[in-house]
Amino acid sequence: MSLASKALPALHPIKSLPPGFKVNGNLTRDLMESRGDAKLRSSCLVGSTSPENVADVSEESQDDAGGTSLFNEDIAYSGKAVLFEDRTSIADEDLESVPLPFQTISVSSRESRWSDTTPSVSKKKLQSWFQLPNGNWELAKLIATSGTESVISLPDGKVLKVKQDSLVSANPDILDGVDDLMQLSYLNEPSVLYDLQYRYNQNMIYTKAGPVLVAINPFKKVPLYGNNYIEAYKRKATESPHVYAITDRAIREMIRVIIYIFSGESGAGKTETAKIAMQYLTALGGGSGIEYEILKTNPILEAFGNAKTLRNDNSSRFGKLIEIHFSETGKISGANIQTCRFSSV
Ligand SMILES: Nc1ncnc2c1ncn2[C@@H]1O[C@H](COP(=O)(O)OP(=O)(O)OP(=O)(O)O)[C@@H](O)[C@H]1O
Repeated sequence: MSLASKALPALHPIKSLPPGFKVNGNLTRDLMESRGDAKLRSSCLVGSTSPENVADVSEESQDDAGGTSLFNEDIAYSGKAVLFEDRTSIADEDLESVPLPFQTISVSSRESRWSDTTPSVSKKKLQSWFQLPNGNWELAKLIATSGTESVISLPDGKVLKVKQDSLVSANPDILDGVDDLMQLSYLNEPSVLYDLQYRYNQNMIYTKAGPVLVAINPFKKVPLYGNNYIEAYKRKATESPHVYAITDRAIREMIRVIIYIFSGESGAGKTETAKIAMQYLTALGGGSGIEYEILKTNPILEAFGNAKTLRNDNSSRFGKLIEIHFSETGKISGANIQTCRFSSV
């Protein structure tokens, strides 16, 4: 199935890192070089210091004598392909019960889902990512493998014979929509794109990549901001990845200096994300009134320094280094904003 068309099951965060957890590749490079859905290319990284006609593959159906190798029970975390159980699509579930981005999943539900992975070979199929000539990734089902070649079936029913090394490991369904990319057993381009898209389709535009926050520009209003959310993150009522969460952690742990680095291509959402972080900082450290003055500098600076470009209607034409000073009691006492010009357009 393609990244764009995969049905959306409800979110199933995982309990903990699976045994044999490993990381392959370079996230930043993968994200930057990714070629998935166009919207997924608009990602902003924030850091702070602080299936049809597919034959079921079962052990019984494989024939060693015929040169077809078998996939063993441990392959999910150790091999090229993974075993998975049939997933329930969102269409099969009660839409009302789909969790909001804000909700957390109880440990018991996570555990029962986790224990569902108990081997049941007859129910399992094999799948890997396969990149089509047009760059799209498809979740291919493995029918057979022999030597360096595999026979795969694509969601549109096509059956192809491909080189085994052209297949990219897919993660088990249990890892669908994890809120930290580091939890993926296989950290590769299609798996990262799939996770980000899975979450994005449920308005969860923020995903952690270890200490880094990945923000997908929604290009629309998403119900993730405002006083209720600020309050919830202040009270630690949710652990969903968010600029508020990373800001909250930074401000509580600092508490001397917080440095945010917003990186991403033009139009990725750096400026907006920085403003959201400032909104949280001012909500936490407000009281003197100066916080409103700091926030009001944004439209003034943008009026002088932003311009419409092909990529962004409100593109910053200068860089900003914003210092917000806090008193010992944790209240905002002042700010200093330095601007610098970009050397190239
Ligand atoms: N969190 C968000 N929610 C809704 N819309 C957003 C969000 N982030 C960005 N956008 C939309 O994307 C547009 C571009 O974002 P922004 O100006 O922050 O990009 P940028 O990375 O700073 O670009 P540049 O480098 O060109 O200045 C915004 O004007 C806004 O319409």
